Amino acid sequence: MSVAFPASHGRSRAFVKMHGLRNHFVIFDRRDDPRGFAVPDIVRICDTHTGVGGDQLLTIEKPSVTGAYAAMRIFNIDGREVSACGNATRCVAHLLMEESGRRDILLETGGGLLACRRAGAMQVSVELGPIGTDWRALPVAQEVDMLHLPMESGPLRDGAGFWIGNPHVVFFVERLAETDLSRFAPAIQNHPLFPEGVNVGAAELVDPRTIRLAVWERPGMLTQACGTGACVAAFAARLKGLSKTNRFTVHLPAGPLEIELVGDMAVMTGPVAYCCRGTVECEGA
Ligand SMILES: N[C@H](CCC[C@H](N)C(=O)O)C(=O)O
Repeated sequence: MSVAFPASHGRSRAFVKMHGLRNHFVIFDRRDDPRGFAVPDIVRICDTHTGVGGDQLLTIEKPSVTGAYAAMRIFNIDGREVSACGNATRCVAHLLMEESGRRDILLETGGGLLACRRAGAMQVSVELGPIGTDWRALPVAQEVDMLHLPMESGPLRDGAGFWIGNPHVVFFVERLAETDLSRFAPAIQNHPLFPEGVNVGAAELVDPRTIRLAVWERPGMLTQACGTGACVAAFAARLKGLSKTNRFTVHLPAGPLEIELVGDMAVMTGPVAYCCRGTVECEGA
Protein backbone atom coordinates (compact mmCIF):
# COMPACT_ATOMS: atom_id res chain seq x y z
CA MET A 1 0.00 0.00 0.00
CA SER A 2 1.38 3.39 -0.88
CA VAL A 3 1.08 6.21 1.61
CA ALA A 4 -1.43 8.71 0.37
CA PHE A 5 0.06 12.12 0.90
CA PRO A 6 -2.56 14.54 -0.53
CA ALA A 7 -1.46 16.58 -3.54
CA SER A 8 0.54 19.77 -2.83
CA HIS A 9 -0.47 22.93 -4.72
CA GLY A 10 1.43 26.21 -4.80
CA ARG A 11 2.10 27.15 -1.20
CA SER A 12 0.08 24.34 0.30
CA ARG A 13 2.16 21.35 1.29
CA ALA A 14 0.82 17.87 1.91
CA PHE A 15 1.39 16.31 5.30
CA VAL A 16 0.61 13.15 7.20
CA LYS A 17 0.32 13.48 10.97
CA MET A 18 1.21 10.50 13.14
CA HIS A 19 1.87 9.86 16.80
CA GLY A 20 3.92 7.34 18.72
CA LEU A 21 2.53 7.19 22.26
CA ARG A 22 1.05 10.67 21.82
CA ASN A 23 4.45 12.11 20.85
CA HIS A 24 3.02 13.72 17.70
CA PHE A 25 4.66 14.61 14.39
CA VAL A 26 3.80 16.48 11.20
CA ILE A 27 5.47 14.59 8.35
CA PHE A 28 6.30 15.85 4.85
CA ASP A 29 7.66 13.88 1.90
CA ARG A 30 10.52 15.79 0.29
CA ARG A 31 11.81 12.94 -1.89
CA ASP A 32 10.33 14.59 -4.98
CA ASP A 33 9.90 18.08 -3.62
CA PRO A 34 12.95 20.36 -3.40
CA ARG A 35 11.18 22.95 -1.24
CA GLY A 36 12.46 23.23 2.32
CA PHE A 37 10.84 24.74 5.38
CA ALA A 38 11.69 28.16 6.80
CA VAL A 39 11.94 28.36 10.59
CA PRO A 40 8.74 30.47 10.89
CA ASP A 41 6.87 27.80 8.89
CA ILE A 42 8.08 25.05 11.24
CA VAL A 43 7.10 27.08 14.30
CA ARG A 44 3.65 27.86 12.88
CA ILE A 45 2.93 24.33 11.62
CA CYS A 46 3.86 22.74 14.97
CA ASP A 47 1.67 25.18 16.90
CA THR A 48 -1.85 23.83 17.40
CA HIS A 49 -3.33 27.33 17.23
CA THR A 50 -1.80 28.33 13.91
CA GLY A 51 -1.02 25.06 12.15
CA VAL A 52 -1.41 21.33 12.51
CA GLY A 53 0.16 20.88 15.95
CA GLY A 54 3.07 18.60 16.70
CA ASP A 55 6.07 18.03 18.95
CA GLN A 56 8.29 18.00 15.87
CA LEU A 57 8.18 18.46 12.10
CA LEU A 58 9.71 15.59 10.12
CA THR A 59 10.78 15.41 6.50
CA ILE A 60 11.33 12.23 4.50
CA GLU A 61 14.28 12.69 2.15
CA LYS A 62 16.16 10.70 -0.45
CA PRO A 63 18.88 8.68 1.31
CA SER A 64 22.55 9.51 0.87
CA VAL A 65 23.96 6.15 1.99
CA THR A 66 23.73 2.77 0.29
CA GLY A 67 21.22 0.42 1.86
CA ALA A 68 19.06 3.11 3.44
CA TYR A 69 15.47 3.12 2.17
CA ALA A 70 15.05 6.82 2.94
CA ALA A 71 16.38 9.55 5.21
CA MET A 72 14.49 11.44 7.90
CA ARG A 73 15.21 14.96 9.12
CA ILE A 74 13.83 16.14 12.46
CA PHE A 75 12.99 19.71 13.48
CA ASN A 76 12.03 20.82 17.00
CA ILE A 77 9.14 23.26 17.47
CA ASP A 78 11.59 26.19 17.49
CA GLY A 79 12.79 25.21 14.01
CA ARG A 80 16.11 23.80 15.18
CA GLU A 81 17.20 20.62 13.43
CA VAL A 82 18.05 17.73 15.78
CA SER A 83 19.44 14.32 14.98
CA ALA A 84 17.33 11.73 16.78
CA CYS A 85 13.81 10.97 17.89
CA GLY A 86 12.84 7.42 18.80
CA ASN A 87 9.07 7.80 18.53
CA ALA A 88 9.37 9.66 15.22
CA THR A 89 11.60 6.91 13.87
CA ARG A 90 8.93 4.32 14.61
CA CYS A 91 6.24 6.43 12.92
CA VAL A 92 8.21 7.18 9.75
CA ALA A 93 9.50 3.59 9.54
CA HIS A 94 5.90 2.36 9.71
CA LEU A 95 4.82 4.74 6.98
CA LEU A 96 7.72 3.66 4.74
CA MET A 97 7.17 -0.06 5.43
CA GLU A 98 3.52 0.38 4.39
CA GLU A 99 4.66 2.21 1.27
CA SER A 100 7.21 -0.45 0.30
CA GLY A 101 5.49 -3.58 1.56
CA ARG A 102 8.68 -4.42 3.45
CA ARG A 103 8.86 -5.74 7.01
CA ASP A 104 12.14 -4.02 7.77
CA ILE A 105 14.02 -0.98 6.52
CA LEU A 106 17.13 1.03 7.24
CA LEU A 107 16.35 4.68 7.93
CA GLU A 108 19.10 7.28 7.66
CA THR A 109 19.03 10.00 10.35
CA GLY A 110 21.44 12.66 11.56
CA GLY A 111 22.13 10.32 14.49
CA GLY A 112 22.98 7.30 12.34
CA LEU A 113 21.53 4.56 10.17
CA LEU A 114 18.69 2.94 12.13
CA ALA A 115 17.41 -0.62 11.62
CA CYS A 116 13.62 -0.67 11.92
CA ARG A 117 11.29 -3.66 11.70
CA ARG A 118 7.63 -4.45 12.02
CA ALA A 119 6.74 -5.92 15.42
CA GLY A 120 2.94 -6.07 14.99
CA ALA A 121 0.19 -4.45 12.92
CA MET A 122 0.82 -1.03 14.49
CA GLN A 123 4.01 -1.81 16.44
CA VAL A 124 7.55 -1.07 15.29
CA SER A 125 10.98 -1.93 16.73
CA VAL A 126 13.98 0.34 16.21
CA GLU A 127 17.61 -0.31 17.10
CA LEU A 128 19.07 2.85 18.59
CA GLY A 129 22.74 3.34 19.38
CA PRO A 130 25.53 2.71 19.93
CA ILE A 131 24.85 4.73 23.08
CA GLY A 132 27.77 7.07 23.74
CA THR A 133 29.15 7.52 27.25
CA ASP A 134 32.03 9.86 26.39
CA TRP A 135 31.62 13.46 27.61
CA ARG A 136 32.85 14.74 24.23
CA ALA A 137 29.96 12.99 22.43
CA LEU A 138 27.11 14.65 24.35
CA PRO A 139 28.70 17.26 24.14
CA VAL A 140 29.68 18.51 27.61
CA ALA A 141 31.85 21.64 27.82
CA GLN A 142 34.55 19.98 29.96
CA GLU A 143 35.53 16.51 31.13
CA VAL A 144 33.08 15.16 33.73
CA ASP A 145 32.11 11.77 35.17
CA MET A 146 29.18 10.97 32.89
CA LEU A 147 27.61 8.56 35.39
CA HIS A 148 27.71 11.17 38.17
CA LEU A 149 27.18 14.58 36.62
CA PRO A 150 28.34 17.51 38.77
CA MET A 151 25.05 19.44 38.91
CA GLU A 152 21.75 19.31 40.71
CA SER A 153 18.39 21.03 40.68
CA GLY A 154 15.88 20.24 43.44
CA PRO A 155 15.36 16.46 43.53
CA LEU A 156 17.42 16.02 40.34
CA ARG A 157 20.82 14.84 41.62
CA ASP A 158 23.58 12.48 40.54
CA GLY A 159 22.45 12.39 36.90
CA ALA A 160 23.99 10.41 34.06
CA GLY A 161 24.59 11.71 30.54
CA PHE A 162 24.43 9.79 27.25
CA TRP A 163 24.43 10.34 23.51
CA ILE A 164 21.91 8.24 21.60
CA GLY A 165 21.87 10.28 18.41
CA ASN A 166 20.81 13.21 20.60
CA PRO A 167 21.95 14.31 24.07
CA HIS A 168 20.18 13.11 27.22
CA VAL A 169 20.68 13.26 30.94
CA VAL A 170 18.63 11.10 33.28
CA PHE A 171 18.15 11.46 37.02
CA PHE A 172 16.75 8.66 39.18
CA VAL A 173 14.26 10.00 41.73
CA GLU A 174 12.40 8.40 44.63
CA ARG A 175 8.90 9.23 43.41
CA LEU A 176 8.27 10.52 39.91
CA ALA A 177 4.71 11.60 40.78
CA GLU A 178 6.14 14.06 43.30
CA THR A 179 8.85 15.40 40.97
CA ASP A 180 7.93 18.69 39.32
CA LEU A 181 10.10 18.33 36.23
CA SER A 182 8.90 21.53 34.59
CA ARG A 183 10.19 23.42 37.64
CA PHE A 184 13.58 21.72 38.05
CA ALA A 185 14.58 20.53 34.56
CA PRO A 186 15.13 23.93 32.83
CA ALA A 187 18.18 24.69 35.05
CA ILE A 188 19.74 21.40 33.89
CA GLN A 189 18.73 21.81 30.25
CA ASN A 190 20.28 25.28 30.12
CA HIS A 191 23.31 24.47 32.29
CA PRO A 192 26.54 25.95 30.85
CA LEU A 193 28.07 22.47 30.78
CA PHE A 194 25.68 21.65 27.88
CA PRO A 195 26.51 24.01 25.01
CA GLU A 196 23.82 22.42 22.81
CA GLY A 197 21.28 21.96 25.59
CA VAL A 198 20.10 18.52 26.64
CA ASN A 199 16.92 16.46 27.01
CA VAL A 200 16.29 15.90 30.73
CA GLY A 201 14.67 12.74 32.06
CA ALA A 202 13.46 11.91 35.59
CA ALA A 203 13.17 8.18 36.16
CA GLU A 204 11.79 6.07 38.99
CA LEU A 205 12.91 2.46 39.21
CA VAL A 206 9.71 0.68 40.22
CA ASP A 207 11.33 -2.78 40.19
CA PRO A 208 14.46 -4.13 38.47
CA ARG A 209 12.73 -4.28 35.06
CA THR A 210 10.18 -1.45 35.33
CA ILE A 211 10.89 2.25 35.05
CA ARG A 212 8.57 5.25 35.17
CA LEU A 213 9.90 8.17 33.15
CA ALA A 214 9.08 11.75 32.24
CA VAL A 215 11.24 13.80 29.88
CA TRP A 216 11.68 17.55 29.61
CA GLU A 217 12.75 17.77 25.99
CA ARG A 218 14.59 20.49 24.14
CA PRO A 219 13.59 23.28 23.51
CA GLY A 220 11.77 23.25 26.87
CA MET A 221 8.65 21.11 27.06
CA LEU A 222 7.25 17.98 28.62
CA THR A 223 6.16 15.42 26.05
CA GLN A 224 3.77 12.51 26.47
CA ALA A 225 6.56 10.07 25.59
CA CYS A 226 10.21 10.08 24.59
CA GLY A 227 11.68 7.01 22.89
CA THR A 228 15.35 7.95 23.05
CA GLY A 229 14.82 9.01 26.69
CA ALA A 230 13.33 5.59 27.48
CA CYS A 231 16.36 3.81 25.98
CA VAL A 232 18.75 6.00 27.94
CA ALA A 233 16.85 5.47 31.23
CA ALA A 234 17.14 1.68 30.83
CA PHE A 235 20.82 1.95 29.88
CA ALA A 236 21.49 4.24 32.86
CA ALA A 237 19.76 1.81 35.27
CA ARG A 238 22.15 -0.91 34.15
CA LEU A 239 25.30 1.21 34.05
CA LYS A 240 24.60 2.69 37.47
CA GLY A 241 24.20 -0.84 38.84
CA LEU A 242 20.54 -0.33 39.80
CA SER A 243 19.41 -3.32 37.73
CA LYS A 244 21.04 -6.29 36.02
CA THR A 245 18.31 -7.08 33.50
CA ASN A 246 18.47 -6.47 29.74
CA ARG A 247 14.74 -6.06 29.27
CA PHE A 248 12.83 -3.11 30.64
CA THR A 249 9.32 -1.76 30.39
CA VAL A 250 9.51 2.02 30.54
CA HIS A 251 6.20 3.69 31.43
CA LEU A 252 5.90 7.19 30.00
CA PRO A 253 2.94 9.53 30.65
CA ALA A 254 1.11 8.12 27.59
CA GLY A 255 2.01 4.46 28.10
CA PRO A 256 4.76 1.84 27.93
CA LEU A 257 7.71 1.19 25.63
CA GLU A 258 9.63 -2.08 25.70
CA ILE A 259 13.40 -1.66 25.75
CA GLU A 260 15.90 -4.45 25.23
CA LEU A 261 19.57 -3.68 25.79
CA VAL A 262 22.01 -5.52 23.53
CA GLY A 263 25.54 -4.39 24.35
CA ASP A 264 25.58 -0.64 23.83
CA MET A 265 22.49 -0.78 21.59
CA ALA A 266 18.87 -0.39 22.69
CA VAL A 267 16.01 -2.02 20.80
CA MET A 268 12.87 0.00 21.42
CA THR A 269 9.43 -1.42 20.59
CA GLY A 270 6.22 0.57 20.73
CA PRO A 271 3.05 1.68 18.99
CA VAL A 272 2.44 3.96 16.02
CA ALA A 273 -0.81 5.58 14.87
CA TYR A 274 -2.08 7.84 12.11
CA CYS A 275 -3.80 11.04 13.22
CA CYS A 276 -4.84 12.82 10.01
CA ARG A 277 -3.56 14.01 6.66
CA GLY A 278 -4.09 17.21 4.74
CA THR A 279 -2.38 20.30 3.43
CA VAL A 280 -0.94 23.32 5.19
CA GLU A 281 0.09 26.74 3.86
CA CYS A 282 3.83 27.50 3.80
CA GLU A 283 6.08 30.37 2.83
CA GLY A 284 8.85 27.89 1.99
CA ALA A 285 12.64 28.13 2.12
N1 LIG B 1 10.66 12.59 21.74
C1 LIG B 1 11.83 12.15 21.01
C2 LIG B 1 13.08 12.86 21.37
C3 LIG B 1 13.16 14.23 20.76
C4 LIG B 1 14.37 14.95 21.23
C5 LIG B 1 14.46 16.34 20.75
N2 LIG B 1 13.49 17.16 21.43
C6 LIG B 1 15.88 16.89 20.93
O1 LIG B 1 16.02 18.10 21.07
O2 LIG B 1 16.87 16.11 20.89
C7 LIG B 1 11.98 10.65 21.11
O3 LIG B 1 10.97 9.95 21.08
O4 LIG B 1 13.09 10.15 21.18
